[in-house]
Amino acid sequence: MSTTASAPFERPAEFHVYDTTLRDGAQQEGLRLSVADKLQIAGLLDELGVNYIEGGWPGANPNDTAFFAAAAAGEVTLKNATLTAFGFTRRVGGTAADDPLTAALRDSGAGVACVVAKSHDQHVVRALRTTLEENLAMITDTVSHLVAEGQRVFLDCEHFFDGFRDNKAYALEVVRTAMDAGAEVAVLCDTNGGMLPTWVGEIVAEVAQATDARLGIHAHNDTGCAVANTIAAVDAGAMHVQGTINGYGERTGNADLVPIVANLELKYGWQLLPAGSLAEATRLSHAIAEVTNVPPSTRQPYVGLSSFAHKAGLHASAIKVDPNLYQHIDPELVGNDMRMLVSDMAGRANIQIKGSELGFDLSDRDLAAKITDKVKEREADGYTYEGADASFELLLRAELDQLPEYFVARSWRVFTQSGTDGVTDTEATIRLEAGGHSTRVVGEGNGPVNALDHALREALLPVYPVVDHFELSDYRVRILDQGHGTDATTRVLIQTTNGLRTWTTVGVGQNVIEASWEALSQAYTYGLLHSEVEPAS
Ligand SMILES: CC(=O)SCCNC(=O)CCNC(=O)[C@H](O)C(C)(C)COP(=O)(O)OP(=O)(O)OC[C@H]1O[C@@H](n2cnc3c(N)ncnc32)[C@H](O)[C@@H]1OP(=O)(O)O
Ligand SMILES: CC(=O)C(=O)O
Repeated sequence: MSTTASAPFERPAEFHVYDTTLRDGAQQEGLRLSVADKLQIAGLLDELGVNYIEGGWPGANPNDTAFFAAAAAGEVTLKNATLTAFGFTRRVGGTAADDPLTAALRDSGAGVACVVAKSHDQHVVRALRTTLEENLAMITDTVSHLVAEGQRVFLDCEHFFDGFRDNKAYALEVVRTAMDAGAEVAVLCDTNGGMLPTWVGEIVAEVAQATDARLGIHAHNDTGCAVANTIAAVDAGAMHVQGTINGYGERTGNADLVPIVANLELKYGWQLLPAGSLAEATRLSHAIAEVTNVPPSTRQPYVGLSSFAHKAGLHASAIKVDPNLYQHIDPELVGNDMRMLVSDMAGRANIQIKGSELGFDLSDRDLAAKITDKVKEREADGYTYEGADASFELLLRAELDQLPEYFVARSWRVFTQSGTDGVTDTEATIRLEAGGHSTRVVGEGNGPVNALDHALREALLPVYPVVDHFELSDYRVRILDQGHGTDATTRVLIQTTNGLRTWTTVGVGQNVIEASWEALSQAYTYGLLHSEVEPAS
């Protein structure tokens, strides 16, 4: 673990954490944010404590224009952040004062305008189809107009790194022109995301030497180096970092802002967010993922579900001595948790730690070894416990002779019939004993698992009314021995919720309904166990 401060130099007196989730993040394929989504995310970003929130591009589309109007009308209150509006330099041959998109920036109500300008000579000539001089005039005119109108301005230098390699003098001229016109920061953009950290470091250092500009960095992740490139730029003198939550963005995304900030706070020892905010990062990153409706990657640095999950037996045995032996930071610093996984890669230590998390004393080496062997044996048969904690607890309790018997299923049968009207009906019949009574219940459903679920619920309700709150929230089937066709072994994972707790159980069988029944009956058993219901005798 290396949470100690080891910055190569002091934190710059002024440092900006600039979030562009609502603008560049929204350029991600498949991501669509309504005005209400944007307002909600802006509130969450402000809670994280970033300094600037780029809200979008006013005037470019009705949604972004409406977002700035709503923000100006007080529909979101920012305590920490300054709202920033994004736009480009005035059109070729026009004037900033008469340019409708410059007007939209100016009238957006945002305290800061972030203006994107071409800084690669080839883009000026080929994409903008104008002269290098006119591009500089567009920068001067736009920046000075907005500054004169009372707005602070940052300049995003588009394609800066590629431009610097192609025509260094011109790229530097763009930076100087922006500064002379009154821009506060020249943000060097790796627009195509093709840079590597050493290249970024060298170029940022050269720009810092050649100009007196305050520099920022905006990196895309096409080489998988966006966060590293950002840190390299900071090491070379950048005092402004741009990124998005969860790395959303065009193509492969932008630099993920949380690891950038966490690295600078926890590795360099720089305070960037308000005290205590970093410990909210996991919650806020997941809350934003809820709004974007993009499932968060479990392997995201710092905030992922798996960021501090330990599967290998060797890791667990050392973690038993000290968790920090296999963790680079204390997960609590970013609001995350250590998790112990149980699988065929487990050793005794995984089982002991997991058991103790569940409240069981497995310090007896032989007992822990016996349960470890059982887990490995079951995993070899196709079960998986790392994603089915509830089934692991039931296995553990069975081995410890601590599994209450809530019901005994004597038999079940499923019958599916397709009618001439094209409607398929499914009926499940279950015979079971619970609370000293034998019952036979028929359930109907739109498929075999649904019918079995209805039948089991009906059979248990008179004895255990609490099952009325159980609801199947997810059902996943996986073929284990691919190539076997329809006689392959299948694994079924069922997720159940009672509104307060969610649990996952696993079943395995050559018959998918048999596997489903196993997972389903375990789901009810686990739910009853944790509803603190006594088994009816
Ligand atoms: C690197 C980045 O991610 S920057 C952010 C990119 N984001 C977006 O493009 C999303 C929002 N964009 C839009 O809604 C539209 O593109 C608009 C409203 C900005 C412009 O739309 P249109 O007027 O229809 O133009 P279109 O998108 O086809 O082309 C862009 C025009 O801007 C010009 N342009 C490009 N960059 C700049 C710049 N920095 N300054 C001024 N003009 C520019 C182009 O040369 C082109 O000019 P043309 O109309 O004479 O051909
Ligand atoms: C400005 C911007 O988004 C880019 O250059 O990538």
